[in-house]
Amino acid sequence: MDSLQDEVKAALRSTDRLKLRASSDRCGISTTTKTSTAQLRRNLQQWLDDVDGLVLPPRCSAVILRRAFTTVLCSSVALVCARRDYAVISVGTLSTSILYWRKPRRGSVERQFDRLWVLLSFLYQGRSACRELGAGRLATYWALALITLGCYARARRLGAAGSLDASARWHSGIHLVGNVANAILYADPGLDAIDAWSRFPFLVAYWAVVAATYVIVVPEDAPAPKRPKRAPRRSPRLAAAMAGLAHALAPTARAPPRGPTRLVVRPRELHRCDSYVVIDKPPSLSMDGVQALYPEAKFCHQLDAATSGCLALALSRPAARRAHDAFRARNVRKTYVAIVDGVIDLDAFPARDAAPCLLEPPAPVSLPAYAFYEGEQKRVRTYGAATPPDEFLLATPWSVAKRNATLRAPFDAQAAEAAARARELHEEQRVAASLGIYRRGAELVVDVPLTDDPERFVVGVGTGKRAVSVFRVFATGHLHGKPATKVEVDLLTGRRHQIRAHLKHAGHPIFGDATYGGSTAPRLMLHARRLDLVDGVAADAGDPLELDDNAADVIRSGGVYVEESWLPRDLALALRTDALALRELFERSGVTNEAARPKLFGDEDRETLTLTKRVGGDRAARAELDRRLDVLRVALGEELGRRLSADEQYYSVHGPGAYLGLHMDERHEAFKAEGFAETSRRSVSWLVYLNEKPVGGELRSYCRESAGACGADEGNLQVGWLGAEPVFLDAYVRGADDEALYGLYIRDGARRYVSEPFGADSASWRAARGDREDLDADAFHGALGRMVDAELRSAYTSVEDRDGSRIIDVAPTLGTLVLFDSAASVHEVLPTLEGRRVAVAGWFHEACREAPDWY
Ligand SMILES: O=C(O)CCC(=O)C(=O)O
Ligand SMILES: [Fe+2]
Repeated sequence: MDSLQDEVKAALRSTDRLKLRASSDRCGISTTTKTSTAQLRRNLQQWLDDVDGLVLPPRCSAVILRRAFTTVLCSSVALVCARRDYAVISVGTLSTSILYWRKPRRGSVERQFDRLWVLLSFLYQGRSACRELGAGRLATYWALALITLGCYARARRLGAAGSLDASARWHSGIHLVGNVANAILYADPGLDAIDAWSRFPFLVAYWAVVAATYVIVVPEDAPAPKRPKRAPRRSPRLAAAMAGLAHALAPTARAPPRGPTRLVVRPRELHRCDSYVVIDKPPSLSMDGVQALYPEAKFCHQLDAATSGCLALALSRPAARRAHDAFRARNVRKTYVAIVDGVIDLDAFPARDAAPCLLEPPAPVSLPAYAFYEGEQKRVRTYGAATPPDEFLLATPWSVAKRNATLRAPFDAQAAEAAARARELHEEQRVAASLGIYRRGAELVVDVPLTDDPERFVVGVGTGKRAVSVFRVFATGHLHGKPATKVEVDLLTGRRHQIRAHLKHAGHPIFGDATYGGSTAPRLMLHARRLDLVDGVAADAGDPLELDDNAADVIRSGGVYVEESWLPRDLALALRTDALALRELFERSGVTNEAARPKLFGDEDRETLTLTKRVGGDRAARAELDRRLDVLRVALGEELGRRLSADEQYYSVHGPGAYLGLHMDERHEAFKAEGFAETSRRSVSWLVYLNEKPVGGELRSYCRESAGACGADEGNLQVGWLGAEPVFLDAYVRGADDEALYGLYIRDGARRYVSEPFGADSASWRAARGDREDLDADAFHGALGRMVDAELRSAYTSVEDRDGSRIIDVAPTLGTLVLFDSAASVHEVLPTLEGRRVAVAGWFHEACREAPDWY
């Protein structure tokens, strides 16, 4: 079967421009329609030169480094054990390997040098082995040495054939087997150079480090644990050293192939027959990687390295031809799923039939004030009239109310807002129409040509090739705390990057798609779910992309759960009207629950009104809100395993410029001033926003990815992080005289304490906090950090530390619900820019930890 190199060579021999272009595509060389034939040839020749000489591509560096590491250890141990000759050989061999890697051109001086060194050291070792080893050991040594040579020969052959991943695997075999052979030589008890006293530690140390290399450095190809309880046991120094070495080794002459490639992954086969195999390509397996795994197969089509899912390979030339013909004739059906930024609002796009007339905007339709008045009457009738104003409203027809300016003012305002929104929507639709984006039933059609440039594909109306994608909204929710939509995609044409570019064009780039401005995600959230090829070949790769729309999961892991339109519009508006009507009862309010820091009340502070049964106003609307909150509280409590009660609720109004500084909603009782200790504490913070128009005033939260459940553990509150592990403060560690001491711990299956127990009066705690009796947040957390065991201290950060956190901003739009853990989330409210920012918010409480019996 032809390798990719043979295909490139054939393309170079021919004068067919299309062939040259196709080969360039397959080699991952970016081209444009303007790239000349000569340039195509030059690029391909360059590729061939590089690949011909390239034995170890940089993407294989991780695996080889792991193996090469044994060589480094081997030489250090030899040095420690006074075998300087072997130490020199080991170091020399490693640098040879590195040279070989960096200057892989055939016939280069470096290569000759490599060969010479390896040959000489091999002869030296062989000679030593013959002199120093007994018969049995000598035979084993030579057997392993020959296997090492075999690995080398095989790595070379595979490298030359273009199977670079496989070549790298065999190369790592050189290090592995070669070092075992060396171990047999070094560990011979008959060696004079090793004193009797050093022999034993030498052996133990050697095997310990070799074993540790394979245990500590978790193999990259090992299946990742579902939810790692803690970060892999990789010493940070080791990781840093390896990363540094990998960086130093990366070839400088040629950019590494796009996207990381892992060795090993043998993809799931979804379909196999005599003519085709359809695989479920994992994300990050490049086309090169697939080719190495299926050297005889021909690609029927391409997937970007970062895209996962159905990829069809033809097992014979006629089958490949049939598939290509079918693709060209658009007889192939490809369905993708993707998760995109933001919530796709189909109404923001014009219906296809309506599109042409949108060029000249007709007058937008909006509701008159009386419609809102009647809507309000209907609402009161539904919820029941609880107050005199409600009864008055029911008894007063619009024909009377419209004559009273004060009465009709709020309804006029609503009508004006609705008209503004209608105009805005119309404008959005008009813009979308000119961008070639239409709604067709429940589908969004993007019919915009794509022009390619060397870096990325840009849409260009009137230029490029026609490209049509059809998107269906599957689900809306959140991903990493950000609003997200899951879409299903049908491709009517198959241009490169079509889905990614079209979604970006529609204003909803794909999560994880840095090239097209998508939000960060661990992978590109694009998956080729289904493929209906020719000859009845069909495959379904399932759907691995999930929105994280489970509120309990988001709260538990320290995120911010956001649900737009949680509250129906009319109820949200009723609450807004209620809050504004109760304005005289509001009071200035800055950050609460801070024991020592002075509250900074000023003109720019927000105003709040604590809602109790005694507060008048629109009780019916608030009762309806409570009913919905109760349903939420019970469901959340069950999923979180917390017994939640509804204890606090308030309205807040922020005028222009008002903001709320950075704070936590709940802190450990050890930090609270006298009198703050209660029987219950804030557990889940909830907010519902009541702003129809944009007002600024985003809620900004600083979140960390948490490996375990955060916030609290067995009633002990979280006070910090050790990497991704929440750290809890236990205030009831039993001292020798039954006194309650403090202790910091992480949850590692069982509790693992990461500090010595310390008492309020212990010398260590006094030393950590200095002379101060009342500590502010920074001093308290600083002192706590100093109590963490010395070797872990550098990895500790306070729960209130924002470094390394992810920022999540939530716009306070009408009806949006926000939930987060009160003890784990650091947040602030940005200044309101215009109008009034109105919210109703509160906390679900849970009981504080009770003192133990012995206390
Ligand atoms: O109004 C908001 O968005 C947040 C309010 C808040 O953080 C609080 O009251 O603790
Ligand atoms: Fe807060």
